[in-house]
Amino acid sequence: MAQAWETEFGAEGGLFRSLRSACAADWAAYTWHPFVRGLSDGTLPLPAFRRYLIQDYLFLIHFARAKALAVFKAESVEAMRDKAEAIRAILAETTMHLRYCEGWGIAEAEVRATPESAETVSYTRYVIDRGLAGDILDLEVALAPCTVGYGEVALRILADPNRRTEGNPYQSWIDTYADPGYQAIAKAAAARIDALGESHGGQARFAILGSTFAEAARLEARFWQQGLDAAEGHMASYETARR
Ligand SMILES: Cc1ncc(C[n+]2csc(CCO)c2C)c(N)n1
Repeated sequence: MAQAWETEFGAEGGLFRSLRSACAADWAAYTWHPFVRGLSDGTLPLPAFRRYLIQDYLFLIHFARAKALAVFKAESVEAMRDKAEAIRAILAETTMHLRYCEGWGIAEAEVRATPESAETVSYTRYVIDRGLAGDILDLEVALAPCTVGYGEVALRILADPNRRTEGNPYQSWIDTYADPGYQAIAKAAAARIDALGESHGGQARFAILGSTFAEAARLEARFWQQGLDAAEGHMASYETARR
């Protein structure tokens, strides 16, 4: 039987599912990364999560810029409005993110003073570059691993037999993405890819779109990995525990 997350996003035969299955190994390495498993069972070292949270603030800012580019690349005034609304929501999220960081003992000044890591720069600028060089489909395909991937990550955690709910320090993070409101956003992003695939020659462009999608998935995996790398002192025991 198919797992819940396999049938939840995009339509069968649609472009989103084709892109995902064309890079199945990279996709699984991203959506079931050791960082994600650590969130699920609550064993992720705190320094790993803190590092991730700080860089995620910087990520969100550039994600908003990528959505601004999507306003520019949109092909209808309705689509422009939708993207503009997404920018507003993401900018509101940056403020909430700073409060969330404070809850984890990271002062706003520290978040703001932290430079972007190589992982953050490479992922965000890659997405923006795909959008600058191409059309709205190239950009949406580069953005999809972010938006849809986090929806899938949450569903994988919910289905995880090793999941810890009682006293899991990361429950609030999990709740954010398991929330029906967020799941609807992730589904809509996959549906947009399917629709653009139909209207913009997705099959004929599959070689390039597939490489964009796979690259973004790999960059997402490296984004998690930077968290684990920051917790190296804790990692020897963490890795042993994972085996
Ligand atoms: C590295 C990284 N990748 C994806 C997300 C998820 N995300 C980023 S912006 C946004 C709003 C949806 O359009 C969502 C869900 C994240 N936070 N950090």
